[in-house]
Amino acid sequence: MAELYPALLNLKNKLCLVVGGGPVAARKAASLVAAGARVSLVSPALCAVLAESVSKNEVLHTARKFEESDLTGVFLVVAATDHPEVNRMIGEAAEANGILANVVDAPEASSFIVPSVIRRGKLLIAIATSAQSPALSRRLRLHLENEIGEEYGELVKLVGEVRAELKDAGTKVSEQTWQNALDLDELVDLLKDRRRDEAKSVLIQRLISNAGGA
Ligand SMILES: C[C@@]1(CC(=O)O)c2cc3[nH]c(cc4nc(cc5[nH]c(cc(n2)[C@H]1CCC(=O)O)[C@@](C)(CC(=O)O)[C@@H]5CCC(=O)O)C(CC(=O)O)=C4CCC(=O)O)c(CCC(=O)O)c3CC(=O)O
Ligand SMILES: NC(=O)C1=CN([C@@H]2O[C@H](COP(=O)(O)OP(=O)(O)OC[C@H]3O[C@@H](n4cnc5c(N)ncnc54)[C@H](O)[C@@H]3O)[C@@H](O)[C@H]2O)C=CC1
Repeated sequence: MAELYPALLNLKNKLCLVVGGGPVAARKAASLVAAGARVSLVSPALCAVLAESVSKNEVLHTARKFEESDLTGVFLVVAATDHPEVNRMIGEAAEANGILANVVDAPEASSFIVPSVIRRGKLLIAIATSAQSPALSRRLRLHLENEIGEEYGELVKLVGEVRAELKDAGTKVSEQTWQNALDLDELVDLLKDRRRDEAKSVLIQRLISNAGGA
């Protein structure tokens, strides 16, 4: 099988459909809501978590079985019923209509799969096993969560700020200078100690003194 192509989708205000009302549908619906999508969900029954999302108007619920017309106007669909043949049929109908589809029990019938995710502010780390072992993706996420603390979110903010300031000042920084200046251990330790100003000046100093050079 060819490699999967990693991409981060901008789902703001996009219509996304979840089919099914169990815990798996609930997990996928929650991440779609968090991404700013308009989420509709079709299922005869709802688990408690989904019932709450519906009562909060985060998810628009239609209480019946899936019908093909539910795909009209949809950007992305998650097929998460407990009927493999229904899920597969949704995947095929989506494919025929150019709609992105995640079929939760059939990676080979999906146009995308969902990774385990670690977020620290604007930093996003996605972990996947190309569908070999979701349990391993989860385990690796838990392992990496211990290594990557909240200060990494601060780090992204700080470096983004410095990058924008240098850009505004018209200062060009080479790829190699960036790599040499980004001493993760040092910057992360400073941020952990809440010495943000120091971290910022250390970084700027390195970028400017090496600007243009190695
Ligand atoms: C292909 C994929 C499609 C997709 O859903 O996008 C898929 C498919 C399937 N999952 C199954 C089972 C489980 N899934 C989980 C958990 C997660 N599954 C997620 C993603 C993916 N699951 C995609 C591949 C990602 C990759 O490449 O690794 C995560 C990462 C993200 C998320 O869902 O949000 C989330 C962890 C989030 C976190 O905590 O970090 C657990 C573990 C648990 O819940 O503890 C189990 C039980 C243990 C096990 O089986 O490993 C089954 C068998 C169903 C059955 O037996 O009936 C299938 C079907 C099949 O494999 O054929
Ligand atoms: N990708 C993943 O991460 C995982 C996938 N799975 C797979 O996901 C499937 C769903 O898991 P759960 O949420 O635990 O199942 P569940 O059995 O709790 O929920 C299934 C839901 O689908 C609804 N449903 C059934 N037929 C329908 C139809 N024709 N149209 C609309 N909705 C319909 C039911 O009313 C129910 O709400 C499992 O069968 C399993 O194979 C399981 C674990 C993880």
